[in-house]
Amino acid sequence: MQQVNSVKHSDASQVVASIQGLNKSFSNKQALCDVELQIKSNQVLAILGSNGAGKTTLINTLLGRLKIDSGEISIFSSQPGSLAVKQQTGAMLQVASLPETLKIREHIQLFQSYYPNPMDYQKVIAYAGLESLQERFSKKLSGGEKQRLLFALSICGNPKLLFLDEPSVGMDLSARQSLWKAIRDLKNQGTAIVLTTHYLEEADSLADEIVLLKQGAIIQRGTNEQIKACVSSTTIRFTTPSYPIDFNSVAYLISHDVSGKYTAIQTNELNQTLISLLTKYPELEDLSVSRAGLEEAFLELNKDQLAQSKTGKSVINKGEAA
Ligand SMILES: Nc1ncnc2c1ncn2[C@@H]1O[C@H](COP(=O)(O)OP(=O)(O)OP(=O)(O)O)[C@@H](O)[C@H]1O
Repeated sequence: MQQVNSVKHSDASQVVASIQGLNKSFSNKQALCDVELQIKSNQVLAILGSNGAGKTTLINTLLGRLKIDSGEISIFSSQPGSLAVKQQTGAMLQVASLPETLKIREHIQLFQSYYPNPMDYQKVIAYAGLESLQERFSKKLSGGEKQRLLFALSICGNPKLLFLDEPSVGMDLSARQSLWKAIRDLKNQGTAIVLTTHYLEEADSLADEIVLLKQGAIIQRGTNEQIKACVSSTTIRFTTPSYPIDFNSVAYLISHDVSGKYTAIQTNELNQTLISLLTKYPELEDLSVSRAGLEEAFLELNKDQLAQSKTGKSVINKGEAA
């Protein structure tokens, strides 16, 4: 099993939600399998996984929208779905319908009225980048603009816990960057944020902790750097002079790929490979070295889990990250 060190949380962070032994099935399909998790203030927790991994199901159980089969969920020391939790929680979900006869301003004011301590109207508008669209009816919004409105509605209540289920889908680059800035700001003010996304650069940029779900089970957790470090390979790229490289003579080579004069080799012993390569071929040009990114780690960890599950060995890391 690949182990990841404990995630170090800032002193200011506190546990706002605790999930233990959570199981949820639909008919014969186990959507969540023994999930153990803590959600903390001043943190962005990114939940990653392929389609059908269980991300939305997990969020729906935490919102009290789905009944769980077994396990325990405590949010602000209360049950999911209770009034005390709802008043402190915001959610931007994948499936959401809005009354089309309301303007953006009216939607926001209506949502503000649901909460005892709503966020200032201008602040909501600014966070969501809706300054120029306040008098627009929601039926006239583009896909990306609708996403911005849904984000605005999710923060109307000044949430201490905010669920964002694939929030940047359909947003252009500028809207996405504004959303990221808003998420960072809210986190710095103490909000606990749970984010699901298929954009790994989004998780890489925002998350303090990443949890990787596969077939409803947590297969890995840690900081971005810890997750990336699970994949030990490094890629060395270079261009070659006219003579061919004898790859058998390169130490600790995992694989190589040659395309014309461009060569990429993978190693898990960077120094040894570089020494053996440059000793024999000192004339190599355009040499560059790159570590595995979150995308490579995501693919590798998903593959690992599949391979090991075929041998009957579990790679599920139940150790708490905090
Ligand atoms: N209401 C439901 N009835 C039956 N099966 C369901 C239901 N909701 C989810 N599932 C199944 O549970 C599994 C987890 O689904 P879930 O929507 O949580 O995945 P996800 O990780 O959010 O996927 P995606 O990235 O595609 O949004 C899937 O196999 C899905 O088909």
